[in-house]
Amino acid sequence: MTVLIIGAAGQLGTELCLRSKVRGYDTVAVDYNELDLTNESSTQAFVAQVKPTVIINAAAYTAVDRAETEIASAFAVNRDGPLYLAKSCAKADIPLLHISTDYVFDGKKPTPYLETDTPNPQGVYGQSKLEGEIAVARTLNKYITLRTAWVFSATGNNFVRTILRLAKERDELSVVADQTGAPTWAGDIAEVLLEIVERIHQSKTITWGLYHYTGSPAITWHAFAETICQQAFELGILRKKPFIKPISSYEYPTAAKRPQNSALACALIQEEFLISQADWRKGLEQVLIQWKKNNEFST
Ligand SMILES: NC(=O)C1=CN([C@@H]2O[C@H](COP(=O)(O)OP(=O)(O)OC[C@H]3O[C@@H](n4cnc5c(N)ncnc54)[C@H](OP(=O)(O)O)[C@@H]3O)[C@@H](O)[C@H]2O)C=CC1
Ligand SMILES: Cc1cn([C@H]2C[C@H](O)[C@@H](COP(=O)(O)OP(=O)(O)O[C@H]3O[C@@H](C)C(=O)[C@@H](O)[C@H]3O)O2)c(=O)[nH]c1=O
Ligand SMILES: [Mg+2]
Repeated sequence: MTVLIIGAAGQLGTELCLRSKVRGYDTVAVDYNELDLTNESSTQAFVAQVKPTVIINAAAYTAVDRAETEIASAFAVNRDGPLYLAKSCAKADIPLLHISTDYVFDGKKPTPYLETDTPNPQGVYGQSKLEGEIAVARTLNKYITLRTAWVFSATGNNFVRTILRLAKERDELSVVADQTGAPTWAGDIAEVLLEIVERIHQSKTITWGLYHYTGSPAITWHAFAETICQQAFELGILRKKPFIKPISSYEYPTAAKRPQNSALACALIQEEFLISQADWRKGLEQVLIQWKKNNEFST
């Protein structure tokens, strides 16, 4: 069983490598330095050389606002890269586990989005990720595309890290309270993907296709910031909690428009794989404890 992890140095990639090795799989982990996904011939050659049992694509262009101007880069990594991987998988007759985002939706639906709901991305990042989903689905039969959202982990840049940095610097923060979604710990996504890998390993029947998976419960970015500061305060990472002012998206202009409600319904993955949503507050606590241990954010 050889698991090939692409984008291994990212938030999800890091958690995947750790857990794949713990589970005893032969794990080949590469990031940008070893393999540029946007190069078709080197991607095809690399897959042919490694001969993996399954590929997990955790690589992506994830800078949502920068994507509005770096359009070609976003599409190269988020659309073309997955296409090249899907072609390689088709040739080798192996499955691809791919990751997508809640930002494929416009956010106008008042209730959680189903896999069958029509996407309508509001920005370049969401559009490029949607086109990546489509490329994979068109090229390959044996694929899982897992849409997730609001990912955080102890490594890399994410909302949790940004809020803690700001909370250290200021007494007052302003955070949008009119965008709802579901934070998801990268460790939980990695577990979900490796559950699917285990099924592949055991040659169990798999219903391939598109699935939603996020942490629970859904909240606003404002409420997420409140929880981050509260937990960090309780763990002694913050000496005092800042005042977090709830604002509207209008008061926080960004290059890319974000969806208003991007909560994802996760019943299908529960039905097909018996996978339940994890409480992201537990994942958050693990991340904060790790940062405390490493003396990050200490002043
Ligand atoms: N972050 C989030 O909030 C969310 C993420 N997702 C999706 O989840 C997946 C994982 O995201 P996350 O772990 O946060 O992403 P990160 O940005 O943390 O990691 C992505 C990794 O991909 C690498 N990469 C970029 N371009 C290439 C390339 N051309 N070839 C090879 N590797 C490349 C990056 O390298 P480098 O840093 O050097 O560019 C980075 O190590 C992605 O598909 C993302 O779209 C979905 C919902 C929310
Ligand atoms: C830092 C900050 C952000 N915000 C707002 C801006 C934005 O609307 C929202 C989230 O901010 P960020 O830019 O950190 O998050 P963003 O980059 O939009 O996060 C997204 O990343 C991509 C990769 C995904 O796939 C999505 O699921 C989602 O996680 O919070 C504030 O209102 N105040 C603040 O101080
Ligand atoms: Mg971001």
